Amino acid sequence: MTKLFQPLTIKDVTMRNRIAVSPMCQYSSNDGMPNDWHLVHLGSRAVGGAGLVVVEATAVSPEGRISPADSGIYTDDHVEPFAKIARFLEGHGAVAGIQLAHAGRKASVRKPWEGDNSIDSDQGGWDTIAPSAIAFGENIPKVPCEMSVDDIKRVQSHFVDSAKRALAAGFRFLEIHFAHGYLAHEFYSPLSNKRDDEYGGSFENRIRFLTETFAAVREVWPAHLPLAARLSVTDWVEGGVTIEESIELTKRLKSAGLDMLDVSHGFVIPGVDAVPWSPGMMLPHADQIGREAEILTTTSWLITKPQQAEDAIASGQVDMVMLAREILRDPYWPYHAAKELAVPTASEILPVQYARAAK
Ligand SMILES: CCCCN1C=C(C(N)=O)CCC1
Repeated sequence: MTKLFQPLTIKDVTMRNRIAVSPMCQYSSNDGMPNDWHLVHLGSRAVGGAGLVVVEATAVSPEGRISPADSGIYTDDHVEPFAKIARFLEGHGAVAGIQLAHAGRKASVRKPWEGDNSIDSDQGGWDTIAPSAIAFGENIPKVPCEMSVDDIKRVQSHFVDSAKRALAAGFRFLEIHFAHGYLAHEFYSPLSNKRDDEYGGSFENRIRFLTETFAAVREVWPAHLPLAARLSVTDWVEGGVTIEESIELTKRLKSAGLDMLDVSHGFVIPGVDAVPWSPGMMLPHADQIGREAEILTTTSWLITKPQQAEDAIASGQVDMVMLAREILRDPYWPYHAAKELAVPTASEILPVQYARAAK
């Protein structure tokens, strides 16, 4: 029996299959607001058969956006526009998810296709914040302001308020962005966190922002709905976060109510040559963390082929795959995968309006 098309139930939420659309920045919002682009971009992938569609990194405050065009849910006015999207996704058989984020020292940059570099304050940019006043470097030379404990508490309250808005908008899967060199990862990694207070130095201190933020969001996100976290489980370099630390952190988060770990990697400093780019490169990490922390896992990273995805699920390496660029290329990947894997109900994946198109 094909495992990729078996439903997955997390708490009270059942996804029709093990295929998720990874949260992927679109840099197409105005003041954080979703629009027709997001409805079509995300809606078409629900129509294409994904079990879970996760809205891109959505900032918990304006200064938490990567670019001025990033998605955001930092006012109550954002709720209804997102509710329209969540309704469409849910109405077409996908679970609606959203990722909450703060970009930290990697904020205030141009869209990738406009340079991906820091925007000065007199060009529409803003002052950035981070655990330490250390710039990311290369195309992001802007030196962030070191956060005070009051700043930390304020940003954590923004995550809580944004989680409440995501709930109000009808999302049923919530992911907190702890990866890719953004704010939480900047606290976690010794490469970016040089603090000497209770938020820096030891492992206990470096994970404090993450565990406090997670606990505060868990408190307002209903216990019957899945709460996930995307974590860079390794920085790939000496002196960065390690898989061993990440297993311990995952155990702590699980004790605090984490339902699924979205395993990712890197991006806290530029110029890391040691990344072992290869198909399914994070599956072994996900397998190890899932088994040692006894937690559901998912991952992205060069998962492109149906049999590859099927093997990842069937072998127990992950419980769900998060497709990224591959499902940008093909919104109907789930349908095409079902055909390739000879799933008997493949033709039912397409919506009724397309029934005559099913082969
Ligand atoms: C290819 C993903 C790794 C780097 N990036 C991560 C992003 C993210 N939102 O996590 C957006 C920019 C690219």
